[in-house]
Amino acid sequence: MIRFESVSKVYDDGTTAVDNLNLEVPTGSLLALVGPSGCGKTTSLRMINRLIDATSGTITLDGVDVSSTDRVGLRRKIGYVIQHAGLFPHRTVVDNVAALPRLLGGDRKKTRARALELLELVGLDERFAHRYPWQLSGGQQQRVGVARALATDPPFLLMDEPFSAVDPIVRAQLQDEFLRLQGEIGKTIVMVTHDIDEALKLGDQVAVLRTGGVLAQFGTPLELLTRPVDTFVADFVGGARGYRALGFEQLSEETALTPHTPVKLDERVSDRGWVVVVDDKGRPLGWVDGGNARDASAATLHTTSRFLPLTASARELLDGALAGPGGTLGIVDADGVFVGVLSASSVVEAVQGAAA
Ligand SMILES: Nc1ncnc2c1ncn2[C@@H]1O[C@H](COP(=O)(O)OP(=O)(O)OP(=O)(O)O)[C@@H](O)[C@H]1O
Repeated sequence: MIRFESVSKVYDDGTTAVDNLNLEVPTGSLLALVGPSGCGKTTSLRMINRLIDATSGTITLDGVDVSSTDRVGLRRKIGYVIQHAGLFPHRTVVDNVAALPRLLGGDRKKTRARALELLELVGLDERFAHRYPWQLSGGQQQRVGVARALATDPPFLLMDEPFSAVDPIVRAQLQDEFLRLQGEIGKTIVMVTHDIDEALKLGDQVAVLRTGGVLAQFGTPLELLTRPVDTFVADFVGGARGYRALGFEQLSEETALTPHTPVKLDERVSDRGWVVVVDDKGRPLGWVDGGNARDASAATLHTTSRFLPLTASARELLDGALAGPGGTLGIVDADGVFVGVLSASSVVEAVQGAAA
């Protein structure tokens, strides 16, 4: 757990960068700090590992005040990832990752073996280990930065704009990989980003700061999207809030599906509308258009529509239904067996029912 209690930072020239900040980051969760340029995000982050000292207030890590912990001991417990990765240019990738554990007295062979494991964990195989940073793409460098921050297996991780130096496609890929990785490693993380979509995607909690380092709102992505406290937060969160909120909502397990009788491949289709085609185990293969085809065969099968479980987000379900044949989405159970269909209007009704 990371806790900020009434933390402020006033720089020597009188600039108040952070003003009376109170925050709590539960163990194993990710807090995203967002806000306009100069609102004190980086200052807040750097006060955790004491690259910057707070002027007043207390920051604790698992109950221990950081100001009473020596800086070296503190940084052993806190991994740090920055924009452009900040790798040592004259060291190979594997040496970059192994550098800190070596500095802390780790055995050469063991630290290298661990560094290779970490590189694998972030999706870089051994071919990359012996290259120099300049021989990697921006996205690959960021991965090395993450591996390096994990090298001492710290319980806490600070990330300052870790994915912003790469193009949007690589960025989305790194975010997805990072979510998967965090699912495995469960670190307690504070991440700074100026990108609200990144904050909503990666954050368990999001803190929106306003200029002057004042906390505007602290909540889950769903809370920020559905209940912004004022127009500043609403504007910052951006447009299409209601639709984007669906990405964080799920339908109740009891949501009633519309019954639908599927056919098997090579069976006759008597219905004139769209019919789901399943294999011998009841798993969907696609749809067949009963208005055009008499048989469900490989030639008449339409396979572009997704089948989703009811546990998918309301946004995925609605999108699937809107794009699905006849405005419906095929639903599967946890074993991938077809269980019924949902229309777009029934998804919307289920969401409204849950909100009421
Ligand atoms: N060493 C310093 N001395 C004086 N003022 C500073 C110093 N470092 C930062 N500031 C000021 O403190 C405020 C907060 O800066 P900080 O870097 O924390 O903001 P930020 O939200 O991370 O900004 P950005 O998104 O642009 O990186 C800004 O007004 C900045 O100009």
